[in-house]
Amino acid sequence: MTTLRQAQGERIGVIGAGAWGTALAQALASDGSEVVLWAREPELVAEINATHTNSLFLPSAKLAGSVRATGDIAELGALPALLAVVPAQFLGSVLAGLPDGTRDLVLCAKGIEAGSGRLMADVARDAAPAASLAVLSGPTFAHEVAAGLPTAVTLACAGGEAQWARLSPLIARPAFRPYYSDDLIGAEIGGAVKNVLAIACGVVEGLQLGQNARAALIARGYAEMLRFGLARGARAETLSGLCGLGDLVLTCSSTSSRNFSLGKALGEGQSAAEALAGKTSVAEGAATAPVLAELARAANMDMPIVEAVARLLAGEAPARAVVSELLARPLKAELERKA
Ligand SMILES: NC(=O)c1ccc[n+]([C@@H]2O[C@H](COP(=O)([O-])OP(=O)(O)OC[C@H]3O[C@@H](n4cnc5c(N)ncnc54)[C@H](O)[C@@H]3O)[C@@H](O)[C@H]2O)c1
Ligand SMILES: O=P(O)(O)OC[C@H](O)CO
Repeated sequence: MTTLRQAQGERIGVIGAGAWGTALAQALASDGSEVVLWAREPELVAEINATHTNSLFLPSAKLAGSVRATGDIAELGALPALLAVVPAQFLGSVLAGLPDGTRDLVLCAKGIEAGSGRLMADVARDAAPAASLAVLSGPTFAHEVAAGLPTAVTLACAGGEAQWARLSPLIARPAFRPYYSDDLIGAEIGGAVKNVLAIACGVVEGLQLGQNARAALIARGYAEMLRFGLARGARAETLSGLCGLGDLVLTCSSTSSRNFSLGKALGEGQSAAEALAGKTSVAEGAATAPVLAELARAANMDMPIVEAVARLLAGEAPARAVVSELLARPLKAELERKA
């Protein structure tokens, strides 16, 4: 039955039925394409197939009938292209359940693996060695994408233009517009670092420090993203694009961002444990901040905003004290000094 359906039209699968996986499945299905969506939660598989809703992770969305959910990840093994949309900390364990194969694997999580410090492409290279990797990232609130509102993303293809030629027709839709890149590292670092900076901007909101402070944080946060990215081999133009600055501006401006909302709660005096208690949704910056701060320290790199977020999340100091420490740092030149 499954084989027959796939032979008839299913060419793309989505791994992970959180808010983003569900929204991407809906965007892909918006032209009638058949999409297979793997959900970890059996009750969600049943709900999506019966009522075309996802009350757990994206209650606002009504899904097309051509989105079919499955709880068996092996079913996706025969598809030529898969989008991996589980949170960063689970990517390795989830991909381990996928039969290995020569397919396009598009990485959509925004984070760095705790413990190993690996970017998602490094995790995927180990877990799915035969796959051709790509990274999809950009300013993309899931509920807007699911509602069909216009959205643009970076689609960075390790396989260059040949892979883009395979993937772009599968992914592009009238309201969902990918832009080509071959800079996977830049696309990954933009998304991972902006989540940490969004927490910082939320703190500014929670402490009611004003719009000037928020704009300063975005600009100085971007300088940290650039510093880290360039040291890792990312291109500056990638980081100034959709997946870097574009996403940073989005997530630093709205309580629709879970990372921004987490920071706001911290600024209002909650601990990280209190702010995250009982949440089924993920704020990736909470897991990425400590490992990013550690990577920066190990490289002797100055990332004071990231460091401040990591300290705050660890409960090392209250929000107002962390901000005071940031402001008390020695004055310095705005531009990086060339070596
Ligand atoms: N939501 C958005 O607007 C959005 C947009 C762009 C990118 N992203 C990124 O997409 C990724 C997924 O986020 P989301 O918003 O879809 O998640 P979500 O917060 O909506 O849902 C949490 C997800 O985690 C999964 N999960 C929980 N425990 C797990 C485990 N032990 N093993 C495997 N999976 C587990 C759940 O099944 C669910 O799919 C994140 O990296 C996020 O940064 C999200
Ligand atoms: O809700 P957030 O903070 O995970 O942000 C969602 C997306 O990454 C925005 O592009």
